[in-house]
Amino acid sequence: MSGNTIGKLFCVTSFGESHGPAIGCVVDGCPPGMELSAEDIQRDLDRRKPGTSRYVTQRRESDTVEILSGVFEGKTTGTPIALLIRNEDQRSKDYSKIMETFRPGHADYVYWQKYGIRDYRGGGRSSARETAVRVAAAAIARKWLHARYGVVIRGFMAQLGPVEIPFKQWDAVDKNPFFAADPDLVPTLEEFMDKLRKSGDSIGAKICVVAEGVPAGWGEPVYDRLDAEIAYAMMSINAVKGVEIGAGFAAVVQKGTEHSDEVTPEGFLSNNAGGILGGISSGQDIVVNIAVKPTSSIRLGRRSIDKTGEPVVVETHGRHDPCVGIRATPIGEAMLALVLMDHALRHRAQNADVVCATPKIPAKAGLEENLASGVPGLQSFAENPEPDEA
Ligand SMILES: Cc1cc2nc3c(=O)[nH]c(=O)nc-3n(C[C@H](O)[C@H](O)[C@H](O)COP(=O)(O)O)c2cc1C
Repeated sequence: MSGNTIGKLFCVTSFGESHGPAIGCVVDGCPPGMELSAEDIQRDLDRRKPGTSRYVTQRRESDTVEILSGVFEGKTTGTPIALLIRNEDQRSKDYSKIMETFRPGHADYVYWQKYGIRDYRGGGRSSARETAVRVAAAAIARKWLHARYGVVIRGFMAQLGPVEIPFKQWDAVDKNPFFAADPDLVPTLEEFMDKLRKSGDSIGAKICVVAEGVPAGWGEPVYDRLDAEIAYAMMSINAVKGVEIGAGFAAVVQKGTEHSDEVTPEGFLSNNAGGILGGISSGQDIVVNIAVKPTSSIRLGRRSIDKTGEPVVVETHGRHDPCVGIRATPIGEAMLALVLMDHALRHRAQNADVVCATPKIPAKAGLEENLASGVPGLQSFAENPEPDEA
């Protein structure tokens, strides 16, 4: 295995480079009989595609998906589903300069050391262009998870550089180019990004992704813990440098009385666990935050070396995302969907006959209020039984 496949029962293998003729993937293990059309997948791809605002790369790709196999008369057949997206707007000459040098912060140097050959055009395989096919594959997972279990997976940008973007309302997220859940902050974000673009620099971001409706019991207790596999999947996204589940690093300063989520017959009283206990879903919302680093390809000169080891100053021109986090929200949602789909199938395979006499603790209401508290999933209902309308 050379690391191009994710999942055990719902397996996605991707292929393709940024400036090759196409990118694509094979999705193996989708249950048969689910209605599936290219439109189901296109919706999600359109949320990720480049060139949709002045705050992202101006590369123009329609990201039109073709389903090549695994669907017959509009339904999945249980056989591998091959998805193809043709690259349309490669501009490889922009990259001739980095053929001989290594961009600081990018994958150029390590690909060269590892393989001794690299397709430098547009970053080749290291480009986040590859993430389009993850979003396409995950659209299938999302449809099945929703139809079968009512699972809903959503995300938003929680921070852009120094600007915190507290959660306000889900319906704002798809109405601005940042995936911000607070429409009032959009002008601030625009101003910040306009200044940044002019300066030639780039910036990091934090994305929050949430899965609602996941039943208790998905996951594994040891190496393949649900939280471990979510972290693995999130860290597999280009430029992701950190993953937190629930309280995450805030747990360091919490006391046991603050962190552990008390249980009542009506539901959990808080969600510091982020919906996962012992590597297994608890039935609460799964709350994941990811840290996305600033774009490495910037116009400002940075010291590096060339292929002969001589010092150079690298300036990267061409079309780049000044904040790669801006387009990362649909990708984070996709990776969470792929992991949950895989674990749903694995749980069914082993535990479909398990009968548990204890009633399932109802999933508490109030996710939106918790998110609105500014620390996703952390605020205890007991402390704040009637949160303000945010
Ligand atoms: C949606 C998205 C878009 C990206 N666009 C760019 C880009 O335009 N320029 C760039 O240098 N890096 C971009 N990246 C990040 C690089 O792909 C990534 O930093 C590089 O592969 C090195 O890998 P690493 O950051 O994971 O170590 C993007 C990442 C994502 C998630």
